[in-house]
Amino acid sequence: MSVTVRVPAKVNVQLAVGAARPDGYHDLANVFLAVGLHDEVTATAADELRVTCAGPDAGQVPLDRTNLAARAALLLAERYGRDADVHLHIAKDIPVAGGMAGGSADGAGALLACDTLWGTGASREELLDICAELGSDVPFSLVGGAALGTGRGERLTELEVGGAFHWVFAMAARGLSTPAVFREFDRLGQGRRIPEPVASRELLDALAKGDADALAATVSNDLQPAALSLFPELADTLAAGRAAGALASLVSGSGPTTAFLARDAEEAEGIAGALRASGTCRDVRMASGPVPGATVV
Ligand SMILES: C[C@](O)(CO)[C@H](O)COP(=O)(O)OP(=O)(O)OC[C@H]1O[C@@H](n2ccc(N)nc2=O)[C@H](O)[C@@H]1O
Ligand SMILES: Nc1ncnc2c1ncn2[C@@H]1O[C@H](COP(=O)(O)OP(=O)(O)OP(=O)(O)O)[C@@H](O)[C@H]1O
Repeated sequence: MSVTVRVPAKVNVQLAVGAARPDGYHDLANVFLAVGLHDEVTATAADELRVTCAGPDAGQVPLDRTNLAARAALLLAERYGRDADVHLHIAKDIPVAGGMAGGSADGAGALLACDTLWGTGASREELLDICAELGSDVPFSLVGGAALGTGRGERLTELEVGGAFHWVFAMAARGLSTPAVFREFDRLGQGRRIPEPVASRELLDALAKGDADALAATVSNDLQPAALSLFPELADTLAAGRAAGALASLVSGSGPTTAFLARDAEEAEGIAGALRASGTCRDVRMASGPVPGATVV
């Protein structure tokens, strides 16, 4: 028997980052939006834990027990006193090390797939606890839609969204390490007072109204200067998207994927074409959001 779970990528429409905490993490006001780029995780009963992966970026995905999907299966099995005897296959469409929570999606997907396959019957709260143990972005991958993440991003408040937002994503030629981007944020902020991260009221209103122009006026990412410092060529991609008429251009999370907000699907097509022609990125994809979180298919 097999269970397949589909899990979306995310874009951070606001990422406010506080000062480094004693544990090395940063407090965030992290407004997540789930968008229609998906990985699928299939769990099948097997003699022992095994991970396989297919897709254009599959070569960059670890297949050992450091894979977030394997870690999710191991944590769930440990809680329920059973073996993690499962084959996890990841059909990968979310860019790897792209700032779109690809690994987190696979962690949440594997957790829900194993829970269903094994008939564990874990509560939503238990699953969210395991997600938070796996990584700061993983709870959102389970929940999807739109949410405000506080703490290190794992404490979620779901948000109302009044309509679909249309995005274009430009994938970069190489990845960026999330810890390296946070370290660069710390380095750039040395000697400066870093304010407490707070969600923008205007931004939450724009989401609630489904108003793309208002959202474009309020999107922000405190990690963008750090991502640009480590990957200066991203400035060319951002400029190409702006020149093509994007309402807003920003780095997605810790990058290096860049995100461009369009007024509608037709304008998104135009921006995608211009970005492809600009030669400033490896690949271009369109996706709208919000979309549901991890779902058994
Ligand atoms: C940049 C974002 O993607 C925005 O959504 C997330 O904050 C990162 O989430 P993630 O990849 O799930 O990150 P984790 O696996 O929890 O942490 C990886 C590393 O990122 C840094 N990190 C992460 C989250 C956070 N609030 N503060 C941090 O400083 C830490 O160095 C940590 O060791
Ligand atoms: N299932 C997985 N898929 C991809 N990478 C994984 C997975 N499990 C572990 N990793 C490791 O995690 C690293 C970061 O990959 P990931 O695709 O999650 O980055 P990201 O999308 O930038 O994350 P985030 O947006 O949550 O910060 C990879 O370089 C890889 O070594």
